[in-house]
Amino acid sequence: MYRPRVKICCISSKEEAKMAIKYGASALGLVGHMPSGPGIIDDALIGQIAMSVPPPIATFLLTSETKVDDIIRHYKKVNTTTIQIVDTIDKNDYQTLRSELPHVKLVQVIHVIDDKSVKEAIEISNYVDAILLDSGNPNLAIKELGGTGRTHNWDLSKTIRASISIPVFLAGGLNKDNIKQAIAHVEPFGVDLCSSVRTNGKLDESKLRAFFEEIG
Ligand SMILES: O=C(O)c1ccccc1N[C@@H]1O[C@H](COP(=O)(O)O)[C@@H](O)[C@H]1O
Repeated sequence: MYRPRVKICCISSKEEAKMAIKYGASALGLVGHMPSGPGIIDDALIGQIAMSVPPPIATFLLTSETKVDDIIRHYKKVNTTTIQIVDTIDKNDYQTLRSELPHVKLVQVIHVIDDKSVKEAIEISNYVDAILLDSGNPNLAIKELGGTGRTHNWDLSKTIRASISIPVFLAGGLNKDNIKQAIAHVEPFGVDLCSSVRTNGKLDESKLRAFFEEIG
């Protein structure tokens, strides 16, 4: 089995960043203000952690902003390599982000719910550098935009991965017990996880080690 890239999300300190890199993470997720979720930290800390991370490790700012000016403002406080947009934005705004932040990679989250998610992913793949397939429900009164610890319908994720030509990250409830099955089924470019490698909100070295041992 091939080994996809691994993104460890919800990094909350420079020490956690170092630990995730030591075990083999290619990318780190830094969660900005969200309506819900376990991984939120403040922007000043995101900036400090991002600055401490050496190349070629990527740093992803997770932003829930939906207006292009607010996304740019958020980004400029933290200076990550990548912006992970976790909510829906206007299609025209991708072009604005490209011209205002030409050196920054754009990743759009698609919450995999039903066939409409497939259509949405295919369309948005024309505007961004990668698609990240996660569990969640942006239609709830308090939006659930990720960090759920739940898996979703991997058949839909597999269809999306096979239908688009840009890299696809798979997220949502991935852990050492289901990761091999997830990779074999969806064949993503990368996998992304938060809850399963934490204990009481902190990155747990033994869980992280066990995950990387399993993935190989
Ligand atoms: O973790 C959060 O707080 C969060 C909040 C809002 C959007 C995304 C969030 N995290 C992302 O969710 C995926 C999946 O998490 P899990 O493994 O199911 O717990 C995680 O990789 C982050 O990218």
